[in-house]
Amino acid sequence: MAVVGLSGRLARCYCLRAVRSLPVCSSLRVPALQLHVSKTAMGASQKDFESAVNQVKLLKKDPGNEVKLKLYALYKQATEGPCNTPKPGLFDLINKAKWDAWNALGDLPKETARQNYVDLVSGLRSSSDSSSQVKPEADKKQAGYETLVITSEDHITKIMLNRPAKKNALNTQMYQEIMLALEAASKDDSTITVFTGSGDYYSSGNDLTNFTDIPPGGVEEKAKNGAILLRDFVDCFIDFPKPLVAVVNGPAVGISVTVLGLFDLVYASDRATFHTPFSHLGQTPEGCSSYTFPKIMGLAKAVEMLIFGKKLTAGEAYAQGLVTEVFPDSTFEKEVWTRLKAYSKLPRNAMRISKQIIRNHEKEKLHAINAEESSILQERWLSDECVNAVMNFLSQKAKL
Ligand SMILES: CCCCC/C=C/C(=O)SCCNC(=O)CCNC(=O)[C@H](O)C(C)(C)COP(=O)(O)OP(=O)(O)OC[C@H]1O[C@@H](n2cnc3c(N)ncnc32)[C@H](O)[C@@H]1OP(=O)(O)O
Repeated sequence: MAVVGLSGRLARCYCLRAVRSLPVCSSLRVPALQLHVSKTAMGASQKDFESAVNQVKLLKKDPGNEVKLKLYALYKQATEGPCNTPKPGLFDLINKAKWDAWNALGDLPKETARQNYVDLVSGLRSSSDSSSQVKPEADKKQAGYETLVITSEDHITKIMLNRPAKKNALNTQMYQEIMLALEAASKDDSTITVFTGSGDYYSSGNDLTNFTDIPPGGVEEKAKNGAILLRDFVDCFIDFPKPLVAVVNGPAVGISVTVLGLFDLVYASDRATFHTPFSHLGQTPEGCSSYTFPKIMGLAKAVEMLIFGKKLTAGEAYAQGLVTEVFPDSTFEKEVWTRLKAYSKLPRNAMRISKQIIRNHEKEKLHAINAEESSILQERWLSDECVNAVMNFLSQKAKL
């Protein structure tokens, strides 16, 4: 994510922004914070905490003022320790409510505050997921997603990228909704999960406007959060337990191509293309493609895609092993869905266990590769090469 300072300040994290939007009302009570001392002396890991901070943005419903104050106070205690700022003035109601919530934590250790933050978020997530869970056999579009259309029928959960006006570019919300959708699909009663795109594109990859808003923590914090989001996003594909199918209905760019190495089937229309223009963008491979692409297509072909940005036709991608089968566009949807409906009737446990046998011995390696690719990109996003490439795109000077 090239970090370009094109716009003003944003709250440091969701809980800050949410608390800032608290209504100015003197009746706002600062809750007596009943905190359990974490069972494990160590408390949640930093990664769990950072993941929880990201997950707060996934909450589908407003948790209410009291919870938002609790989140704010625990976040500050976990990151800065006991309240260390002067008490706001009497009429500065919002900042006074925040100060009181933080101050109420006293000398609570950072590790305990971190653990309590993680516990609170996980409780909020499960209540928000259960309230928005749509029964899989409902055979209907699932509610609660803005950038995706999720349907479940014939034992197939279909996740359709739904930003056709932007060529299904993945904005931050879409990354987060895809993680939610994969988590739900892993638990529903479908046997296979399918990704496809709406409109004429499968996906044009990372939304280059994602990173034009710089938080108060500056460009470094932005890059760090982006690396955490990328790592969590790709981890979801590495760990997905059911057969995962890509129905590539049109051109695919960037991360929508690289994660295909983690799919079990890739069916492509003959109008699809596969483009990973990382060097053009001053960036580097992600989605474990630095490992999976050389393994799938050989080093030379992988280098031509990942370093030199060669765009493949569907036929070339098939010849190189990235695509399982190519279909004429005129009959693509009909042929592919007929086949998938037949596959979805196969015994679900046998398919799930077979996938485990095939994939499990490389899982740890893939997680390590994902972590490495994400940390390298964290630096690349701060580079002039990356910033200039994104500025060129945003100023409509250059397209791929
Ligand atoms: C968690 C962080 C992970 C980071 C790792 C991921 C890396 C990547 O994915 S790198 C690849 C990033 N993607 C791109 O660089 C593609 C940029 N887009 C283009 O070059 C072109 O849009 C195109 C070749 C994909 C399509 O060109 P064309 O058919 O001429 O259509 P338009 O350019 O007019 O697009 C319509 C509309 O959509 C907007 N848009 C398209 N792609 C993106 C994108 N990736 N990010 C942001 N916006 C995109 C485009 O700007 C147009 O918008 P309007 O002008 O408002 O209509």
